[in-house]
Amino acid sequence: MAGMDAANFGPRLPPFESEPRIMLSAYAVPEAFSPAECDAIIALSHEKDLADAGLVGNRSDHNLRRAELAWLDDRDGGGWVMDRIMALVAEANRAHFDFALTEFGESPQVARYGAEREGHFVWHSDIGEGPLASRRKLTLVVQLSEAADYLGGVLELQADANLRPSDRARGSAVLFPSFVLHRVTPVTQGERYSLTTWVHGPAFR
Ligand SMILES: O=C(O)CCC(=O)C(=O)O
Ligand SMILES: [Fe+2]
Repeated sequence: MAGMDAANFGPRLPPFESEPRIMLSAYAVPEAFSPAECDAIIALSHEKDLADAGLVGNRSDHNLRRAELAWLDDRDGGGWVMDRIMALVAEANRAHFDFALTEFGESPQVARYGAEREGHFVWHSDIGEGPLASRRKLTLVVQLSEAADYLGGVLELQADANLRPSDRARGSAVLFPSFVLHRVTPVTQGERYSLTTWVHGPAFR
């Protein structure tokens, strides 16, 4: 049969390097948002009081996560952010992941990690229990703060044997499969804001 190698069981594939489209590693987008847009997203988050992440979903363990959260669906005038996120996800999925994705089932989330209580998030996967968290497939995180405005607060990913820090540049985005382990190291000076969105879909296969 055309394309089949008689000595093997499957079709003959090109070398791995020539097929960079399908990857389980992270995908970085420099300058996904402008500094003015980052400011606008932070301002949106402060239209109402931020919520304490430790209290969300009755999880009160501040040792796991110490941050304050805002959900953009709960703020007026955030529609343009979702439009931009959808375009970013479409491009990343076309260029890199090729996942079956069906919806944005959860609101984009702005998180603030402040030095006053060493804001952080320990190693975790974003896949959890329940109808939404169990269907998370892609996670997108945007750096909203100027890198010089805080110390610590590094978003680290462990997609393979190596631990990789994400780009700290303001406005840069990183997308990764939601099962990939990641953490935010404690902020020891200043404050860091991030924007996180999840994309949902059917089971991996
Ligand atoms: O703030 C970040 O950089 C990551 C946030 C995160 O991992 C999450 O909300 O699940
Ligand atoms: Fe996460």
